[in-house]
Amino acid sequence: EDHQATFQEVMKEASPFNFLLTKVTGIPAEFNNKLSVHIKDILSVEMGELVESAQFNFMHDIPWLMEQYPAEHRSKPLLIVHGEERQGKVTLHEGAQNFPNITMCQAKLDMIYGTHHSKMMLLLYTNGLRVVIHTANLIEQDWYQKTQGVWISPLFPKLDKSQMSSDGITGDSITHFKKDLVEYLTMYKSFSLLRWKQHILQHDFTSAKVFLVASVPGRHTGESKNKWGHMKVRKVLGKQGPQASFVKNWSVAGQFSSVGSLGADQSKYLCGEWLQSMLSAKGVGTLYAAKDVTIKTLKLIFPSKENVRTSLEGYPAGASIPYNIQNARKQQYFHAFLHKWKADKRGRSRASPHIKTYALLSPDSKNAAWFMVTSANMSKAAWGTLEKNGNQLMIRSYEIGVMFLPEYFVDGGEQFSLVEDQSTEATPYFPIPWDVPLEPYTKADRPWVWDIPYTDKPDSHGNAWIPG
Ligand SMILES: O=C(O)c1ccc(Nc2c(-c3ccccc3O)nc3ccccn23)cc1C(=O)O
Repeated sequence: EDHQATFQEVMKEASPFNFLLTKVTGIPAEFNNKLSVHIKDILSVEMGELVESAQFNFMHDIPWLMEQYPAEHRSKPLLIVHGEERQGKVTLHEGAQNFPNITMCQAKLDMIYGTHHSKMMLLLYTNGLRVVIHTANLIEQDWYQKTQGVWISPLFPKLDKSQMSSDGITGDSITHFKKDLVEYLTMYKSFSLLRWKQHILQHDFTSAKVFLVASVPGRHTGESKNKWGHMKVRKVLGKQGPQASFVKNWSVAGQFSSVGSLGADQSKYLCGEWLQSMLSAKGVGTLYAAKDVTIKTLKLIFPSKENVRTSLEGYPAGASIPYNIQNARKQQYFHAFLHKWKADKRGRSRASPHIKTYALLSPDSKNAAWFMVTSANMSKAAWGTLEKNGNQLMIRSYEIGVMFLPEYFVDGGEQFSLVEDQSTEATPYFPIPWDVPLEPYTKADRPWVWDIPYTDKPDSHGNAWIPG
């Protein structure tokens, strides 16, 4: 349909998962009318009358961001939560100096090479509070021609005083989303976030059906070891995930836009640690021995050089896919698991992916036992790495995402259907961004690497790629 769907229509259609993609300039209108939003839609007065907001991100173009708020909201208090230091911090503050309503919060980055990667909006309205967890930087190019993911919470109404309790958390959901979000904010140890912690405590989060999966920098031990990163995933799946017997031969799909150094061979981190968490389930033994993992068990989706070259942006899309040749050379085994970016169903095969998503897929790829959208790429810095004989989880960056488990959306639900016309009441359709079945790299395909030149074939704008 070519009519411009109103935001209310989009949100109605998005229920109950509220998982949308950002609008893409240059694709047929129908693909921007279906489960798609622009930042101006998220910040629009249709969402509620804003009192104040907070914008957590890695990159903020403040003048551009202010333009995305409706005029009547541009004077409302805005907290910018960032990880900039030194010159980056100076530049950021310069962008904010003309806006008296802006307060800055610098997230402490105690672990070297860490980033403040979390992308989240906290929106306080006169009639409630909304949380938006997404994957796009607050810069124009991230909302122009890329595939980005957005989870928009239901409107959480204010608790009335009688429901408030002095200790503990009232108004939480069975997924403990509120408690986990409060704990995440507490880890910043920031006065300006104390205010937002209070706002959250005063609202009713019982309608939150997703699990929070977040990372905070540090060396986490004891109970805290399972609160963050891939160990949070291991805990949630082990206690509330699918039955192990049900997902015996299912595969983990990982889709991301950057890759860190994963180690000399797959059995150490990728399959020995990270995958073991993603394959966790209720009951015993879905864990595969790391050495037995094949492309059947682990399917990774990462843009190929051709994906970037033929994308709407051309090679410049690769400036947001910082996989360096030094790491690529060291982990050729990783490339055996790779699949192309393909999203014909959503009209986004040429909209370079900046979204990060993970799922557990049935052998025929027609169903998923869980789905996750997050800021976390495929890196130790983001997901954490076990140390001290597995007693400590070391994480370098702040990350945040949400996980969808079927039984929290449908009583007794065991799986989502990924094929719209094969969905049922018991197996609801989940709008994943990429096409299934996944398409493996051909022998000729290479993963996109951002710091080597490509002069053999011009991109969609007729240009070569010659990095700095
Ligand atoms: O989401 C993503 O895929 C993503 C991945 C990596 C990333 N880091 C990053 C950093 C950097 C700076 C400091 C310390 C570590 C770093 O990695 N420098 C650049 C420069 C260009 C693009 C990305 N850069 C940022 C994002 C993001 O868009 O948030």
